[in-house]
Amino acid sequence: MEGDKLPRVAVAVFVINGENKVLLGRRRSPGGDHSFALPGGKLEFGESFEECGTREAKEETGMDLKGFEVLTVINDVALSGPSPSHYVTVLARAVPSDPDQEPENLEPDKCDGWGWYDWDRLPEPLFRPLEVEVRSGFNPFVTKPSH
Ligand SMILES: CC(C)CCOP(=O)(O)OP(=O)(O)O
Ligand SMILES: [Mg+2]
Ligand SMILES: [Mg+2]
Ligand SMILES: [Mg+2]
Repeated sequence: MEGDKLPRVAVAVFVINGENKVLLGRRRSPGGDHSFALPGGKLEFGESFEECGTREAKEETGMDLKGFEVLTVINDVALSGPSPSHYVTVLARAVPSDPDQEPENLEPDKCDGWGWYDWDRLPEPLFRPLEVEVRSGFNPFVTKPSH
C-alpha cells in the first residue's frame, strides 16, 4: 500500500434552495479540474462535521448556512493518476440562512465560479465522487438525514 499515507476526511455540502436547485462550482484545483463539485473541503483537527461544512462553504462561496444535516458518507479512493487520493467524505445538506444571498467566488484560483443548478438538469462533467453518487440514484432533496 502507499507507505504510511492515511486517508483524509472531507465534508461536502449540498446547499439547496426550494426550487430543486443545488449550488455547484467548477473546480480548477488538482484532483478534479473543470468538473462541477459541491462546496466543501478537508476536515480540520477538532472540527465537527457541521463546523467544517459551514466553514468551507463560507470560505469558498461566502454563503451562511443553516439546517445542516449529515446525509451519507462515501469512501472516495482514487489511486490511479498523478496524485493518488483517498478521502472519507461526509455528504451533508443545508440551506442558505438568507434565501436571497447569492454565492461569490472567493477562491478564483480553485474554482471558476458558483451557480445554482436544477437537480434534474445537472451540468457536466460532475466531479467524480459526485458523479458516482448521482449515478447511484442519490438525491439530496429526498434523502433522510442519517441521524
Ligand atoms: C477532494 C475532496 C473530496 C476533498 C478535498 O476537498 P477540497 O480540495 O475542496 O479541499 P479544501 O476546500 O479544504 O481545499
Ligand atoms: Mg475549501
Ligand atoms: Mg479546507
Ligand atoms: Mg473545497
